[in-house]
Amino acid sequence: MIEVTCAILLFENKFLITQRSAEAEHPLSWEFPGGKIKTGESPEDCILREINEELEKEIEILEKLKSIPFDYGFKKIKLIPFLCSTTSIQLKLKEHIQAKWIQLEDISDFDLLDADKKLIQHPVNKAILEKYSGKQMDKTR
Ligand SMILES: Nc1nc2c([nH]c(=O)n2[C@H]2C[C@H](O)[C@@H](COP(=O)(O)OP(=O)(O)OP(=O)(O)O)O2)c(=O)[nH]1
Repeated sequence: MIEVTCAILLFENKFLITQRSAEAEHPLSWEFPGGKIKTGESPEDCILREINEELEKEIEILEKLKSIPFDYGFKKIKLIPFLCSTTSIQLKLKEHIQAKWIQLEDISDFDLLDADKKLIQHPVNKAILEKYSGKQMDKTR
């Protein structure tokens, strides 16, 4: 089981999603930025390091969300999500090909990785995300 952290990064009621490159595993899928935990690293250190490496951003952890085990068939991961805040929308794309700040209600417009879909649908995570965004996740329009 591969342990992977990801950041659900919040700025003014919008969340950041990033698109994986055409050469990456799961090419062109959207995800919450993050990456694999290194040996001896805490999940918290991992997410701060990954966001710095991938987006050249400093972030603050607000809450650890419920972890999600997911089996892609060819590999199993444990996705460890953190709700995080930041003080600006600025970022540099070091690995991803695109980033978007989106409303929670629009997330179904994107081809999100399956583990991430499960993560945002987890009732505990869903309630926390809806509380922070002030919006319902399911589209009513
Ligand atoms: N970063 C990230 N990976 C995710 C998410 N959801 C999900 O299933 N994954 C999967 C995709 C990858 O198989 C794995 C993470 O791999 P990665 O390539 O992003 O990790 P990394 O940055 O440490 O990369 P590397 O050292 O292998 O180059 O977890 C997510 O929201 N964010």
